[in-house]
Amino acid sequence: MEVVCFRHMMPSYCWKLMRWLNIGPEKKLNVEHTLLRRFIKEMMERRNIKTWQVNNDEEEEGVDIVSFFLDDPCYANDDLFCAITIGYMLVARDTVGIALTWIFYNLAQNPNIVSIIRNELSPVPSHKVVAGVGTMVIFEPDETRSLSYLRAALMEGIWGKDCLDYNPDRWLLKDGNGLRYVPPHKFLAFNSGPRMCLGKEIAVMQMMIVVASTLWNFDVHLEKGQSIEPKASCILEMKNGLMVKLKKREV
Ligand code: HEM
Repeated sequence: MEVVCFRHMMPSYCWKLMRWLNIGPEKKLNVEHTLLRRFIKEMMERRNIKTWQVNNDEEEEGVDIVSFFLDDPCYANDDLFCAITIGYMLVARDTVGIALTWIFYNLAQNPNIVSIIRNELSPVPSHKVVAGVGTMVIFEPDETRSLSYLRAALMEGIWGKDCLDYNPDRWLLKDGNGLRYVPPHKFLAFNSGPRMCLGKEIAVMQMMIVVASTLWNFDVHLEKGQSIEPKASCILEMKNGLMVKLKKREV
C-alpha cells in the first residue's frame, strides 16, 4: 500500500524506471509480490489436495471464494488468478482491519458511546441461548443489520471531515430514529460513482459483527504512552499500530 501511494505521488516515468532497474520501493514491491505469489500457489495446492481428499471421502466441502475462482475455467490462468487474489487480499482484508483499528481507537476514548451501543445491542443476547457462565456472545449479521447507532459509530470512525470530533449523532435523523441518508459523494471513504467500493456492504457487515461482539464481551482500554498517527499510505494504517487491553465483562 505504501508503494501504491508512492506511485500516485511520482510521475509515472519515474516509478516505471525504478521498476525496470529494480530499485527503491519498486524492489520492495517485487520482493513482496514474489512472497505473496508463493503463498497463493501453496494455498492452491493445499486446496487441490483437500478437494481430492473430500471427493474420495465423499464429505461435503465448505464454500470459499478461492474455490469459486478455481472452479471457473475463465480463471484457469495462474497469473490472472494470483492477480485477483492479491487484489482481494488488499481491498477486502487490509481495509477492514485498518478501519476497525481506528474505530476501536475512537470507541476506547468514548465510554459514553460504548454504553449507547451496548444498550442498543442488549435485546439481542437475551434472545440467544448462552451456554454456561463465561461463554462469549457472538452476534450474527442479521442481528446487527438494523442497529442504527452501531452503524453510525462505524461510519463516524472512517469519516474524514473534522475527524478529531467523534460524533456518531451526525449520522442519525433528528429524532434519533434511524440513519440519515448521506449520498456517497459526501462520504468518500468508499468512493462514489463508477469506481465506488463494490464491497461496502460486506465491509460494514463484517465491522458491525466484530465491533458488536467485542464491545459486548469485553471492555477495551488503550495502553498508555502510545504515539497514534497515520502512515503515508493509500489506506492510512496506524504507523505504530494500536495497543489495547481487553478485559472480559461480567454480563
Ligand atoms: C472499510 C473497508 C473498505 C473501504 C474503506 C473501502 C474503500 C474502497 C474505495 C475508496 C474504493 C475505490 C478505489 C478506487 O477509486 O480505485 C474501493 C474499491 C473496491 N473495493 Fe473496497 N473498501 C472496503 C472494503 C472492501 C471489501 C470488504 C471488499 C470486498 C469484499 C471490497 C471490494 C472492493 C472492490 C472489488 C473495489 C474495486 C471497485 C472497482 O473499481 O470496480 N472493498 N474500496
